[in-house]
Amino acid sequence: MDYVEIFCLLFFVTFIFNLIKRPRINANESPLVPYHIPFIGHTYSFLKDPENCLRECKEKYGEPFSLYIFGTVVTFTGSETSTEVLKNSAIFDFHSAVDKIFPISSVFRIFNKKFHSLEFTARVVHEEISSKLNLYFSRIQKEILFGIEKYFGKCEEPKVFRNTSHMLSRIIARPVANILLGECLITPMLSFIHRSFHTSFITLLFKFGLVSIVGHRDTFVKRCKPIVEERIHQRKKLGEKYIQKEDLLDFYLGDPHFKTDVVDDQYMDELFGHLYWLVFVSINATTKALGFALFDYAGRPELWDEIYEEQLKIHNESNGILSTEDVHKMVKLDCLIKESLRCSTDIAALPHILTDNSFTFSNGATIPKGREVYVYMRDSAFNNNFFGETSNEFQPKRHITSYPNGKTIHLPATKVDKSFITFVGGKRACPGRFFAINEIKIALHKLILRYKIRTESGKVDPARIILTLTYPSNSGLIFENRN
Ligand code: HEM
Repeated sequence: MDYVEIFCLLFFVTFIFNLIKRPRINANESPLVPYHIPFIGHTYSFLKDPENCLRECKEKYGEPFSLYIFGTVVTFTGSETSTEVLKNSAIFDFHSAVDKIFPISSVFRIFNKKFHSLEFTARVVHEEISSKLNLYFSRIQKEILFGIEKYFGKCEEPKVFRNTSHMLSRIIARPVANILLGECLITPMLSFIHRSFHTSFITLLFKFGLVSIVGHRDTFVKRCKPIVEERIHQRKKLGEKYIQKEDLLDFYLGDPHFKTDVVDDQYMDELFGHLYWLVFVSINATTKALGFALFDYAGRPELWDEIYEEQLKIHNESNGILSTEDVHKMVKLDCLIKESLRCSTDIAALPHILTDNSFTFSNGATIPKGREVYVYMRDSAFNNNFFGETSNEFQPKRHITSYPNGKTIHLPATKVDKSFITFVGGKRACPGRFFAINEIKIALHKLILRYKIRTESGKVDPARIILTLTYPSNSGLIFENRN
């Protein structure tokens, strides 16, 4: 065969393959944005600059719109249609979509062979952590102060800290470890919270593999098994007179799904799987939010005085020991955190797969069964309909509305609505958001009281963007003692 024949054959095969692979879009379906290169579709332009790619598509084709990425049609919802996906969790499956990118649930099923229920976990977080914050408050503060001392310490001279995410994740992890396992087991708990936990579970798995998680399981079993055995023994001995300890481990030991007389390896695996999943969902996102808020504060001198004065006032009124009411009074700090969450929103996230035969959006666009749907989150976060002409500006005060009669209404960071979907909303709203926001507020309150904090660059350092996800900058923050 000469070159011409080979070329013709290749051309023919490519043509047939393209015909077979060409995505078919039904009438009424959300528009598939036209593309020029077969197979590749929008993959290159999306990966090169996802923010502009999605913005231009939304402007030109409205919402929802679909792109052909990695050989699959993916639909993106914008500010108007995202809530329709988030509200319909019965037919838009989040977990199987996440599992398709990386099989996180399968990893946990290795440990949780007997009982694996995300609804149960969400209920535990809601009822045993977020609703009992009062119970844990002094321990949360103590651990945060310990972490600040350990990682930032005395800064008599200005000290530069780079790559702060690792330090922040350790500070955030201490209260979590305390609540999950109680004060005496913090050290073993922290030893299985890897130093890279703040990146993401996916990175963690890629970097260290399942072997590393099995190693953490072994540490957990070695250190916690004697305590679990002793507590179960005490429960049996004292019966109704047993006083439940104030940590999640004791809650699990008393829960009907976990009640046992035999503490074997399988039982410890079950406990490990559940607690490790909680560690994962709580530390990663909270560290990221604290990191962003710190950079947003440190890069904006115009915010410093007002926010510091609020912290000092609350500190003096509470004699340094904060209650939930004191944290509730930190309105300016709350606005800073909420604005920071808004402005650091991922470009697109929260993948879902449609499990019903088809879905029709309120504007008439339909999508078929099996379609992957991503929420174009920035379309809500920077939308003029929600935030006016200044939607691109960082303005913490936008979360307070003042009325002519002098009344003010503050929409706190824990309040979810159509314009603020960081914690999703409705039935799916993150059950840990009250804990997360309180933890971030306490950490920032203590840091701002103790140090003058500024960015090394003297500017607001831009976020790092990996695909469509945002992460706080790795650049330097300068800490200096106030007195
Ligand atoms: C700033 C910090 C946090 C952010 C931005 C965040 C965000 C989210 C989001 C977006 C979801 C919904 C996922 C879905 O679509 O179903 C979610 C679910 C959840 N979050 Fe959070 N979260 C944070 C902190 C926490 C903390 C501290 C805890 C635990 C103490 C927690 C526990 C959970 C749980 C149990 C779920 C349900 C998990 C599931 O069903 O897959 N979150 N969170």
